[in-house]
Amino acid sequence: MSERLLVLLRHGQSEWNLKNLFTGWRDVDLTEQGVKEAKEAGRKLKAEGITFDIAYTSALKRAQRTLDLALAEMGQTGIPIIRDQALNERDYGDLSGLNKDDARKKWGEEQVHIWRRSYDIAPPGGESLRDTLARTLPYYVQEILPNVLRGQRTVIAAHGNSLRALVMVLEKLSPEGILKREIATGVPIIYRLNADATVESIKDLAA
Ligand SMILES: O=C(O)[C@@H](CO)OP(=O)(O)O
Repeated sequence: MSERLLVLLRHGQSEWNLKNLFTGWRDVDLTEQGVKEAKEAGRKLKAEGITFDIAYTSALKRAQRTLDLALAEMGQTGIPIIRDQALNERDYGDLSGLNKDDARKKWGEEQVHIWRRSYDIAPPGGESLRDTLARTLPYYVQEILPNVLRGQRTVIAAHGNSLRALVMVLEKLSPEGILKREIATGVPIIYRLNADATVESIKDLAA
């Protein structure tokens, strides 16, 4: 029986993660630490004996570089890589580029927390998590899942909130449940799926 393997990988630390800025669709690079995390993710996956047939990533370079670095550590640079903006980070709208502490001073702790972690309240000019899910989920169901179900071992390298949207669906979390779920940079989450696309097992490769 072929394996129905799906690995989710959030990009390594980005320059704006380090500077504590809202990032969203801004195309910033990895820090040195982020490069290390991406390579470490590849080493961990290799140590698990995992190989991939296909990879998906966003249109943003922090996720693309994370994928490239991880695949290089695994000796897997030859596999097809599909890039699509459906997997981009949640668009932070007018908050993009602002410092998260400055935003708290300006709008208050509670309002900023609502923008960052509520399910359906969008930051000004940006997307809520529900809006993000409305583009990542159809892409997952139509483009990615059919490949996983026919045995293509798959990795998705993407972002905190675009992956949170997928985790919500995979792990059947409520809007309240997903808000508490933080996805660490550079830590692969390994899912094995049943034939009906439900999750058979989850393994989080946090150190
Ligand atoms: O700035 C962003 O785009 C995201 C991910 O880094 O931040 P947050 O954790 O606030 O959703």
